[in-house]
Amino acid sequence: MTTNLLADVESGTTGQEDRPASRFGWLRGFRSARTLTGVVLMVLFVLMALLGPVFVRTDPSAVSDDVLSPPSGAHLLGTTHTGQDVLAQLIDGSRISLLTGFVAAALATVLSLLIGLAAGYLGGLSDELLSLLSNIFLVIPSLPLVVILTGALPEAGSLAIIIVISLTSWAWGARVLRAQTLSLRKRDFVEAARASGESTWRIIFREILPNQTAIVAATFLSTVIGAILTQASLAFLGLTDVTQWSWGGMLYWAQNSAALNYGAWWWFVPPGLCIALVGTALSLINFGIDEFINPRLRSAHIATKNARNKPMARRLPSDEAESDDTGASSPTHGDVVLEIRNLTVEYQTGGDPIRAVDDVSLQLRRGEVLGIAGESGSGKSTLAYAITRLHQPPARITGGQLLYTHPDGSRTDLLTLSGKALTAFRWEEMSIVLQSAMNALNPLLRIGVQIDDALQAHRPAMGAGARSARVRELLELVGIDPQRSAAYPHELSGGMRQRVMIAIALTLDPDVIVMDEPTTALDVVTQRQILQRIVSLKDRLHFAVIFITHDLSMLIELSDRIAVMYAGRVVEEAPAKHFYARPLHPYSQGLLASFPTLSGAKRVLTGIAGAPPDLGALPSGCSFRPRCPRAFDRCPVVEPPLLLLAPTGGSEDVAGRRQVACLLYDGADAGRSGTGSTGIPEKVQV
Ligand SMILES: Nc1ncnc2c1ncn2[C@@H]1O[C@H](COP(=O)(O)OP(=O)(O)OP(=O)(O)O)[C@@H](O)[C@H]1O
Repeated sequence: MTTNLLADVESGTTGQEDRPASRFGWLRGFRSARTLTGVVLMVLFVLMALLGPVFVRTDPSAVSDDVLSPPSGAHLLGTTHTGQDVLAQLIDGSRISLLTGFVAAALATVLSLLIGLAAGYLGGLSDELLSLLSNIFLVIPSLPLVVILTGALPEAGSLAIIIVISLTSWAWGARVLRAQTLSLRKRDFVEAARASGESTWRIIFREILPNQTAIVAATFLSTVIGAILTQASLAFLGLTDVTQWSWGGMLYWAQNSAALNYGAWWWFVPPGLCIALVGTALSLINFGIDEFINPRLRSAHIATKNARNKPMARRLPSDEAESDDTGASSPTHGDVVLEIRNLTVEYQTGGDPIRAVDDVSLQLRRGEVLGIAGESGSGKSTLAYAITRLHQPPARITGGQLLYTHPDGSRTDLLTLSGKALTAFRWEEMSIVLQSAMNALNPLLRIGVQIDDALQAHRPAMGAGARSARVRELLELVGIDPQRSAAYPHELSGGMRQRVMIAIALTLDPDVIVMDEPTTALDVVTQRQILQRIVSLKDRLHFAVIFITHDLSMLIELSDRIAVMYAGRVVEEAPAKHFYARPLHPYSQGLLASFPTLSGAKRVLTGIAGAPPDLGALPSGCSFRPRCPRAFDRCPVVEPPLLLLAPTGGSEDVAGRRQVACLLYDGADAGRSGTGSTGIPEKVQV
């Protein structure tokens, strides 16, 4: 059964989403009759080893004239050929057998953990070297190796045997833990912990390891079985000190004294049965763990049932109540806080690099929401990750600048930051809300603890009391009863989980929050609540938001300005209301006609013909041209630049400017003042 679990782990099918709901949730597997049987058996064996000598005071090595006598009142399990008491030997032998099994398994598990976690999380050369080491140990046949090693140490005591067994049995566990770590390290909650500045070892031991407790327990128990069997085999072969009683040692003496020939079954059956029963007990316990953490084996969703029985969260306070604030606006409100200048991001995947973000320039002002829309694959997430510098290879920023303006007016190019400076910048000045809250929250940590983690990482001097007060304040800010800080993510609704993510993003009062599809997984009603919450928090706390979604109608409700991306490029940028009133780019028009509005008059939904282009083989000229209903002869030839149209009403306010990358607007009027009141060249009728 452990093999089931371990094989599933290696193939990545244990279903992270179905993991036990809390760090020790897998202990609930112990409710099954099978597992309980295993636990009771194991407890009996441990009691036998610990307390047996108190009740059976006979010396296991004392000889007597009562040889080879079957079980009787005087000798409950009979005697050996020298009149020694079999029960006394069995009890005494249980100590060495169990001690060897558990200590060797503990040492092997520690080795597996260190090597598996380090290889899986650190990756690169460390992974290659550590994986090579475990593969070498895996292919060495362990029993012959143990036989050789113990043969080379004829005087070796139990400690040497334990060390030899642990050294030969860590590799399989390390391999399993490495595979699981590899999958966990890409999970959003680990990314989020990394982004919030937690150290590598803290991430390994606090975020990754607790998610593997069930696997560690399963690895440990199966190693105990293996170690007990190995010790018994070595003793049976006479490779250990046979004057020290163990179950294997009893079998050695029974075999050498021809107990089978004399029909003295009471001599060899009890130790054999004990080994088999301990193996069975540990296997039953392992099965319980396996059954609980493997969704395919789990019959009853105990955790789900419990979660359903939990009291509901209190209703959210109304957003009107929230917006009742000082209303004071920051003195720098409206100034550019982040300027993305000619940013280019490429994926280096072997052949020609794929340019997922191509020469993008955008400005974000303090206190505004800049919406970024586009179909799947248009480069929105790549842009979000690049802005927050959370992009991972094969993504690489190959050009541009990310200019952040501090409140004192000084500017920093974020692309020049690295190491601690980057970690300090992220979350302090700019945070991110990721797509799926269930993935971005560690399922095994209470939500209060997860908010506290960011505080601990960035405010090491802050006392526990102050941190706890801040956690409560943040939960209240996002409309969650602070009493729920002890809840686990699975005990909250999808909307509440996403609000927890927003609370985490707000922990350090950043100036900018990047939100990458934060409402995609939610139903429309919850989406609306989250959007209202974001707007009210923004008005209250004056942060700026880059909000990324493919849902243009949502952006129009939420954003001050909208940028539309197609094939990695910005093809239109405009104030939201102007954009809604009159989208210029044919792609924007199609996109707008693809979604129903969240409110307002119904529109006919037409969509966009065709599919987004392959970024590795873009068409010549305008990349939207093959899908464009208004393409004309210049479109395949000329790549349209992003044209700056004159601001609305001739105003010089850049917040009111419009830009579009379409040859339809490539007239002499573009970029000049004197256009119509919409800011669109008058000759253009859209
Ligand atoms: N890991 C990767 N390796 C290679 N190319 C990638 C990788 N991730 C993304 N890309 C390329 O970058 C393009 C943009 O991807 P990105 O995820 O940024 O788009 P998106 O607009 O956010 O889409 P979605 O809404 O589906 O998340 C993809 O079409 C793909 O060609």
